[in-house]
This record gives sequence, structure tokens and C-alpha cells, in this order.
Amino acid sequence: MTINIALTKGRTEKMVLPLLKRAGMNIEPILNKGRRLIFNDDPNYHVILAKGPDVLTYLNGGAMDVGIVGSDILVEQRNPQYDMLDLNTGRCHFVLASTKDFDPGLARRKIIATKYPQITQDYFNTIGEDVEIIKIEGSVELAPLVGLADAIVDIVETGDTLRENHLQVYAELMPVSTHLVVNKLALKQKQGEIKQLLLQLQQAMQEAAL
Ligand SMILES: Nc1ncnc2c1ncn2[C@@H]1O[C@H](COP(=O)(O)OP(=O)(O)OP(=O)(O)O)[C@@H](O)[C@H]1O
Ligand SMILES: O=P(O)(O)OC[C@H]1O[C@H](OP(=O)(O)OP(=O)(O)O)[C@H](O)[C@@H]1O
Repeated sequence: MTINIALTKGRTEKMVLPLLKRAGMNIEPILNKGRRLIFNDDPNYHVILAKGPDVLTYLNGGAMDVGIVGSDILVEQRNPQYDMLDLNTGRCHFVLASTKDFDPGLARRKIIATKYPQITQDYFNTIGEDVEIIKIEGSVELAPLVGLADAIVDIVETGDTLRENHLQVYAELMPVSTHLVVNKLALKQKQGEIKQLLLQLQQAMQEAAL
């Protein structure tokens, strides 16, 4: 049976494709995709390219069997499917960051800007602090610089974006990496095929580490 895979397009796609190739998938059509979004060339694997948050929507709706998506999105959306494998790519982490003059002990209720309101709420619940959260869609680093927020919760990889915008880290939250998730029903119906894919990916990861 064909496995239907929803792959997060953009950054995740670029990082994961070499691993999928190593695992035996023909990634040429995706590399030369133009504006195509569906790849049915291989009878074993059909691949769609979607935005990260939508990858889970396709899985939850039963339209896709397998999703390849960042753990940031899995945590933010409270992923109800099976988280089967950490693909060990897309490694970065969440931080609380702000300008150098930010006072973490500020007496009033802080305003925090983020693309990830749930993760931010969870963090401040854990440390027992009540904050106002403003949802931002991108370039979150702008918010404390222009006075929209006191601080941000965002992803950091190299730290270049923080550095070049004169922001600093005040707390490290949690690590992030790309994961493979499987729709619960699909795992029952296509158990053999999905286990085989997991095995191939694990082997490919081991080879890549050598
Ligand atoms: N700086 C980073 N370094 C490594 N991985 C990252 C970084 N930023 C985000 N990621 C991971 O890559 C996934 C996709 O990144 P992101 O949401 O930035 O999309 P994108 O491909 O840049 O496209 P767009 O910003 O247009 O939505 C995230 O869900 C996260 O898991
Ligand atoms: O530590 P760095 O290596 O600089 O990476 C961190 C940046 O990468 C992500 O943004 P992205 O490039 O996805 O753009 P966005 O602001 O539109 O989300 C993240 O939100 C940071 O802004």
C-alpha cells in the first residue's frame, strides 16, 4: 500500500530531503518541483508539501498517513497523533529574549510577543507568572525593538538574528527538532509499510552519522 506523506515545505523540506534520499526515496521530482505540491511518481510513497501547522491538519483529517514536521509545531498544536521518530535535523531551541535593558523582574504584567502562544503560555504557567501574549506571524524580534512587547519567545539556531538585532537571551526553554508523526489509524492499516519506512530512516540516520 502507498504511504501518503505530508512534508513541511521550506526549511524543513530542504533539511529532510537528503535523509529521505538516503532512505531510498526518489527525491528528484521534489528537487525539480517548480510550483507542484503533490508528488505521486513513486508507487510506494506519495508526498505533499504543506505549511508546518497544516501538516498536522492533513494528518488529523486522515488525508495523510505520515507527517514530517518540527517539534515546535507538535507541541504548540498538542499533537494527538503518534510521534514516532526524531529525525535529528532542524535542531534549534526556544528562548525568552529581549533588549539589553529588559528587566525580568518587572513589577507590572509583561507583554510577550511570539509565533507560539501555547508554548509561551505553558512556559509562564510553569514559572508561575501571568503575562499578556501577543501573537506575531514572523520577524518576532521586531516586537521588543519597536515597543510592542517587553520580550519575545522564539526559536534560535545560530543566534545571528538575535545578535544582529541587539537582543539577548534571558531564559532557555526547550529544544526543537524535526519529527516523523503517524496518523493512528494509518499505523494500524499500513503497519508493515510504515515500520519499513521507519527502519529505512533509522538506517539512513545511522549512515549519516558515520
Ligand atoms: N532558525 C531555524 N533553524 C532551524 N530550524 C528552524 C529555524 N526556524 C524554524 N525552524 C524549524 O523549521 C520549521 C519551519 O520553519 P519556518 O516556520 O520558519 O518556515 P519556513 O520554511 O522558513 O517558511 P515560512 O517562514 O515562510 O513559514 C519550524 O517549524 C521549526 O521546526
Ligand atoms: O538563530 P538564527 O539562526 O538566526 O535563527 C532564528 C530565526 O529563524 C526563525 O525565523 P525564520 O527565518 O523562520 O523567519 P520568520 O521570522 O519569518 O519566522 C526564528 O523565528 C528566528 O527569527
